[in-house]
Amino acid sequence: MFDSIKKKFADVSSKITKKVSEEAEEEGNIKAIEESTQEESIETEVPKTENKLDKELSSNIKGENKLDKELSSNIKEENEIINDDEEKNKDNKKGNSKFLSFIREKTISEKDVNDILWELELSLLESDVAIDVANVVVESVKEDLVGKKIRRSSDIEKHTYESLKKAVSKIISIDGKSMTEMIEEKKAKGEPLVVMFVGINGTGKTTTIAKLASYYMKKGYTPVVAASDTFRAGAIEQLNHHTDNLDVKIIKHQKGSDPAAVAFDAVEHAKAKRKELVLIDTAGRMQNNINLMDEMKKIKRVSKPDLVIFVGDALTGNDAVEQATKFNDAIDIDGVILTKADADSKGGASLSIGYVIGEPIMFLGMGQSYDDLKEYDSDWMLEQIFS
Ligand SMILES: Nc1nc2c(ncn2[C@@H]2O[C@H](COP(=O)(O)OP(=O)(O)OP(=O)(O)O)[C@@H](O)[C@H]2O)c(=O)[nH]1
Repeated sequence: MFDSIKKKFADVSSKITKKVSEEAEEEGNIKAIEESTQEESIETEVPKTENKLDKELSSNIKGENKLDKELSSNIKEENEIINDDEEKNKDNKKGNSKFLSFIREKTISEKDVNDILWELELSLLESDVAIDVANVVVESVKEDLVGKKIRRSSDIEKHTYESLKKAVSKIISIDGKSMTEMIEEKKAKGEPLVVMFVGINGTGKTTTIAKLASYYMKKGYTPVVAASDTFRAGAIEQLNHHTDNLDVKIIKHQKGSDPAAVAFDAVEHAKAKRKELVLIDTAGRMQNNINLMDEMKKIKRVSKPDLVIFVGDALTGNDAVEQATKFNDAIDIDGVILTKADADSKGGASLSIGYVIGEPIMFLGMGQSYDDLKEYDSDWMLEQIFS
């Protein structure tokens, strides 16, 4: 997950570091000449701790990838310069201040970062990051970096990485209650939490419902499943296969019957038997099929779900974001579950979907077995991208 975005962020940090270092060298030389003509002796200290950090960074980076190697060699060179600086530091007392001054003076300018951030924006789009999201990332990093005063290359890399992390964190941290909290709140009122799942065919809705039933049974709750996909041949049997495996109650009618009636019966069953969770499967439908969208509105009206969750396939990237937007316009989504995140090396949909529709990702599907479900955690996502 996020392999390609992770690589791009590392790439940007290294390119900005290189570019700003080069500019710093030029600008610094000029500054140093000015200073040395004004002042005969300038006291400058190279903090030893920073030198040590640079060395640590250099050794961490070593051997990762080609770009990282480039960065590593930049940093190595810089260390050599800094060691050299310690010698020059002694010289300063004799009046030679040329090198150290410019390192202190570099302010990152738009010119330093514009081209590189433009490249970043394009490569984020290639990784299926939504255009608005790519824009926000780039603008936020630019705002953070431009005007920042830096002293050495390792600082540039650190600042760039922190800016990227801050921008991504802003995008993926959409507030929302966890489903578990909601179950508890409803339980306190003696009612089940009713959750309706929507999305197009084949995204993994049925499997996700089975995973959620298993997840909450392990937490001690009793779910009931509504087979409200009465439209697709084999859908009821498919869901029934999972509920048999998990020993979960399923409410089902004949194929072709009213899906809203099935959902209603499941809610009534849960209330009567004091079950804590109702999971309503619905027929997969294209977001532009008006009749089927209307049918879905009817299921919502009749079963009055506490949560409507859009299930999208992470592998479809921008399509998943587009579908979520359409479903949200039609019936107001409260949250998202992205399936097949385990197989998604781009990560664009996971990064974008919550921000675009303004609702949180609640779970990620991480494989085909019942246990392959991960409750969404933005810190965990950040770690996947920036570790
Ligand atoms: N790798 C991986 N595969 C998944 C995941 N979730 C579901 N799948 C697979 O995706 C396929 C489709 O899943 P279903 O649950 O049948 O899809 P559906 O959305 O119910 O399909 P419809 O009933 O046509 O709407 C199955 O082969 C699942 O095993 C996941 O998180 N990771």
